[in-house]
Amino acid sequence: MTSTLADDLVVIDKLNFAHSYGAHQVYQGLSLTIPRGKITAVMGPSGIGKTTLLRLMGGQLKPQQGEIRFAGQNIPALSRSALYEARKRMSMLFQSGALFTDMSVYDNIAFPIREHSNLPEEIIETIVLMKLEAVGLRGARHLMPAQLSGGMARRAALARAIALDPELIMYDEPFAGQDPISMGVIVKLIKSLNTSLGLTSVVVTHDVAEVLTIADKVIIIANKKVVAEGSPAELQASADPLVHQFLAGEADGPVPFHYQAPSFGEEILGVADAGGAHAR
Ligand SMILES: Nc1ncnc2c1ncn2[C@@H]1O[C@H](COP(=O)(O)OP(=O)(O)OP(=O)(O)O)[C@@H](O)[C@H]1O
Repeated sequence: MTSTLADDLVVIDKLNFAHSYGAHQVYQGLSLTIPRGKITAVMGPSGIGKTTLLRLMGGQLKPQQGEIRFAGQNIPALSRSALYEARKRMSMLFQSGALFTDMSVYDNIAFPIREHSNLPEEIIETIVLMKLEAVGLRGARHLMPAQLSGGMARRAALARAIALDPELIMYDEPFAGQDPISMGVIVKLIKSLNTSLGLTSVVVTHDVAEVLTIADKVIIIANKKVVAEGSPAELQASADPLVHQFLAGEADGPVPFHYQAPSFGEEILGVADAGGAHAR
């Protein structure tokens, strides 16, 4: 089914991006859509530009060409004040998105609400407790970040990320460094928050098996653009060897394990044609 504008919260069209003039081109003609109210997983080899994509969507980076429409507004073309307003409707949870170490869990969640509103403290308290309840940490509100386990810290950061009721939440490697139980908890939380808060979620991850259990849509990026997209079932049924390599987590395939090099025999023995093909 082709999606219409109304179904999609984010529409990226023919995007070209390099970090600076003359630098390596990260994207060339990237087009994709993020369906509203759903969970979209973005996968691809390391260094392909997944974090960069989230920064482009958040307006922290500007493409050289192309559009990034968020709820109909072209993010790269917005004025500073319009971008500030648009950003309040999005939230990003980066792996490094640490909590403020000198504030309690409660104050960490209250911080963005105090920054962006004039709400009285009683209302802020209700909101903070609701957000902490949603991630199962209401009882941990008086703790300092140093007293939390890694998994609890990730959940507290998640509570802070939803403090302002965003429409879009972008997760960068949310499962990285988590033990299997915490990972399972975070997978469930992403799903339950998406449903209960009516969020649109984008999850950048290498943890294929985990994300496939909750993703409505999967986008695979390689070679500077989208190379495959569809539901987990559609991609699992795909005959494309590249899709298969990603989903099966195979080290070698259309994306080679070895960086391009002369054959091993040639290099070790100094023999010009010792090993046949290059690049493997
Ligand atoms: N600030 C920057 N300036 C210049 N180049 C950068 C900058 N940030 C990232 N890059 C480069 O842009 C490319 C994309 O990086 P990015 O971090 O978005 O990839 P990624 O797909 O998220 O990687 P990983 O899966 O390993 O986290 C890489 O080649 C990286 O070296």
